[in-house]
This record gives sequence, C-alpha cells and structure tokens, in this order.
Amino acid sequence: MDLIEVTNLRKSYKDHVAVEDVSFSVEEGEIFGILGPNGAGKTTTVECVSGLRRRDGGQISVAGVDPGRDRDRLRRILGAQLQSSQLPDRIKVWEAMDLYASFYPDPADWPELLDLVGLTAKRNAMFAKLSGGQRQRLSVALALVGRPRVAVLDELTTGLDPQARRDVWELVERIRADGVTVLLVTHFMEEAERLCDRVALIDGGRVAAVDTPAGLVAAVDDEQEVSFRPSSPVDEAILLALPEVRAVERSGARLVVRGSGNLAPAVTLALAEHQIVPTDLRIEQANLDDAFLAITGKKLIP
Ligand SMILES: Nc1ncnc2c1ncn2[C@@H]1O[C@H](COP(=O)(O)OP(=O)(O)OP(=O)(O)O)[C@@H](O)[C@H]1O
Repeated sequence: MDLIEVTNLRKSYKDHVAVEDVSFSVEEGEIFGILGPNGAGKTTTVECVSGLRRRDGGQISVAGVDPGRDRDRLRRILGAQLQSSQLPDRIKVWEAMDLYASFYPDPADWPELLDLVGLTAKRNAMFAKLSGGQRQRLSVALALVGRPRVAVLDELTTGLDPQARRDVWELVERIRADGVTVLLVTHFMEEAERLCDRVALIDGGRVAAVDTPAGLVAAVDDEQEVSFRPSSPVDEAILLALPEVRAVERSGARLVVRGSGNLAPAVTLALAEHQIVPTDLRIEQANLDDAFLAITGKKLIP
C-alpha cells in the first residue's frame, strides 16, 4: 500500500523554480531515498510533504491526509527531522524530549526512545555539549516522539565522521524494524545504497529515475571488473569460456577480468576447479554515482 503519494509537485521561491515536477510514491514499511546534488530540490520536496511549506501545484497525500490542508492530522502521522532543526544551547537532552512529548496526546515513552538512539547516558547533558552524531541522534528521537507512521529524515549524516555515520544508519534500520516508514533525503550515494529500498534520483527540480539502488545501477551499466593475483599460472581460455567473461588482460602479476552478470562467483568457481586461489581479489562495479551521471549527465557531488 502506498503511504505517501506525491504527484506533479511544484514549488517556486519568488521567480526561482525549486521543484518543477516531482512525483513518487512510498509504500508502507519502506526506506525511500531522495538522492540528488545540492540545490536539486530535495529539501523543498520533503518540506512540502511535511506540511512545512505550501506547494504551488500538484498533489500530496500522506496516509490520505493533505499536508497543505490538515497539518494537525499530519502531525499525528508524520515526524520530521529536518536540516534546519536547532535547539537552544542550554536545553538538556531530557528537557527537549519532555517538551516535545508534551506536544502530543499519546507520545512515545521518551526514556525508551533515548535508549533506542543510544543517548540515555547523555540525558542530563546540554544540547551545546553534544557531538554532531549525538545531536543527529537526538533530532531523530525528537522526530519519533509522536509515534509517527512516517519519519522524514533530511541530510541526517552530513558532517558526521564515518563511525558516527554508521551508527546513525543502524538507527534508521532499527526505526524501520519498528514499523516506521522512512523518507530519507541524502546526497551520499553510499547512504542511499546501504539504507534505501528504493531511491528517487532528483535533479533540477525533477525526478530523473525511481528504482531500487541495484535496479538503477543495472539499468545503466552491467560492466564489472574482477582483478586478482593467481596462486599459480592461469590458462586464460578457461576464463574466456565463461559466458560472464568478455575480456581477460594481464597487468603485471595481476589478471584483470571484465564482464557482466555474476562475474565474480563465476570466475572464482572456475579458478577453484583448477585448484587456483585468487589472492588480493578486487571487484569493481558501477555504483549509484555512475548511475546518476549516466542518467542526468551530472556528477552527484561535483
Ligand atoms: N527559502 C528559500 N528561498 C529562496 N530560495 C530557496 C529557498 N530554499 C531553497 N531555495 C533554492 O531552491 C533550490 C532548491 O533548494 P533545496 O534546498 O530544496 O535543494 P536541496 O536539493 O535540498 O539542496 P541541499 O542539499 O543543498 O539542501 C535551490 O536553488 C535553493 O537555493
């Protein structure tokens, strides 16, 4: 069932068109990503979905509610963690949770939420004293305090170090495991690949493509490259006989095999049949960055 439906969304700021024509739908239980470069219109789109901006045209439905018409009902369905959300420096973690909980008739048990985001030990800390990752995790907890069916998370991991980023990714997966549908804005292809069931690629205020991360990549280019150092000499003919293999080249002590489909398993299996071990095996295949470039002609991060 589609929980969110966006159809021909349009939004301008004075004479600047930020969102020209955006349509997508999100199924209940999905992590749906909106991926695109800076200025593509991602934030404007989710702010319209979250009822924080008035659209100029098109339709939006979140569980049957129009965010432009009925913000009170929307608040009970959708929780938003948005780029701009800032708290006063001196507010304590527990005070922020308690305050947000007071906005809802039937809030979540906020100490439990603090536990979920790993901030129980920081409950008495002031907002200003939290690290970037802790602030992000707090903002996610605040978005969940109203027990929403949909969580909107915008540029959640921008500015975080790799470990903090992975912690936040795990948190998003836990939220989904609890049954919350997640609409996630990002300009990191790695984040979209790791987390999202489906992704809308947005460029210049328009949707360039919607598919699973694997589907987007496969539609662009199935070319893969496997390279390794063989434990003993390889007769190239045994590799060239595989339907997955297109070419075999030597590069010093390494063999470079190009092809498509299940290339890596096919190559390693054929080598094993000849008692050859591929050491220092490297696999390169197209990713969402390549897909974005092929579809829009632009790089995701210039
Ligand atoms: N409040 C505003 N007033 C005027 N122009 C705006 C406003 N907010 C955004 N814009 C412009 O609208 C376009 C789309 O912005 P938006 O923030 O939606 O993009 P984005 O894809 O989320 O980018 P980013 O990742 O940089 O936030 C940009 O050109 C931006 O400069």
